[in-house]
Amino acid sequence: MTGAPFGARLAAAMDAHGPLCVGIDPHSSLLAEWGLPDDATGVREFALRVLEAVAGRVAAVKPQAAFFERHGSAGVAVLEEVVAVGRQTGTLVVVDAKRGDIGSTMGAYADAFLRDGSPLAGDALTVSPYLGFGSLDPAVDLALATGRGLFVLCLTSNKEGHEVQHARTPEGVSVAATMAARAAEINAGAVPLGSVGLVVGATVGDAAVRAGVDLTRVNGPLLAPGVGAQGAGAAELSRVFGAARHQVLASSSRGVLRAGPDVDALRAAALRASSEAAAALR
Ligand SMILES: O=c1ccn([C@@H]2O[C@H](COP(=O)(O)O)[C@@H](O)[C@H]2O)c(=O)[nH]1
Repeated sequence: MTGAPFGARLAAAMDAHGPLCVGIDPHSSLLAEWGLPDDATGVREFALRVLEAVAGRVAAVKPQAAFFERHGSAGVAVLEEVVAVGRQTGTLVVVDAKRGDIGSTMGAYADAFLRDGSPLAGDALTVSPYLGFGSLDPAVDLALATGRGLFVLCLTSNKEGHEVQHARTPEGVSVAATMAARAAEINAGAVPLGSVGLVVGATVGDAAVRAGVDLTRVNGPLLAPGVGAQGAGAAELSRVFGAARHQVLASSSRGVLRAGPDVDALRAAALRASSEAAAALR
């Protein structure tokens, strides 16, 4: 058990540090720009440097599992270390692994990423509901039991997402709205925020309106990737989230990471992005 529920811990972290999550995405191109080798030792140096720059200064960090996994078991060991160091600093760690599978296998993913004592368990995990929201039940149950959180893909920041997320059920409800409604049911009554959040890209324009998703009813955090390198900024954050803006955790990876490898420069870039997000979402 990690103490208070994730939704409450995230709300407190955003009050204290602003609504920014810094993505830890050690792309091979960034490793090269930082003068680091494209192997697990380079990824370790990169990730620990980001933590040194931003831990205790932003609400959350989000290691992207893919960039660790591409280096095999040595990379996964680095991800474990990053999760541990991040959590020791008190900065919330959202593991962006986007897991999703049939329920019986989802139970194993939940064990890996959400069980107390698991080396890959941060404070929250991104999950994909596109095998049906109910397939996530083992993750929902374990997250709530251990004080962790989930971010369920709803309206993703990429241009292809609408093929699935805007599709309509026979009743005429969009898939995205169905996912949002299921998260809202779980979060009902939670104060200040529930622990089952949604991923809604800062790049999606009026997609929530078109898909009939009422973000204000989710009563959970909204992780908003797409800030920085994907082109979204303050104007997009205010436009996309409107009345739901107080629930938003804006996320930027390359937009901050390109300021490296200097720790002070990274920190300054993160603080600038955090202030801009705070002003947009005030
Ligand atoms: O809809 C989504 C869901 C997740 N992501 C992830 O966020 C970061 C974005 O990186 P940038 O460098 O800031 O573009 C990356 O890890 C994605 O996998 C997303 O972009 N969109």
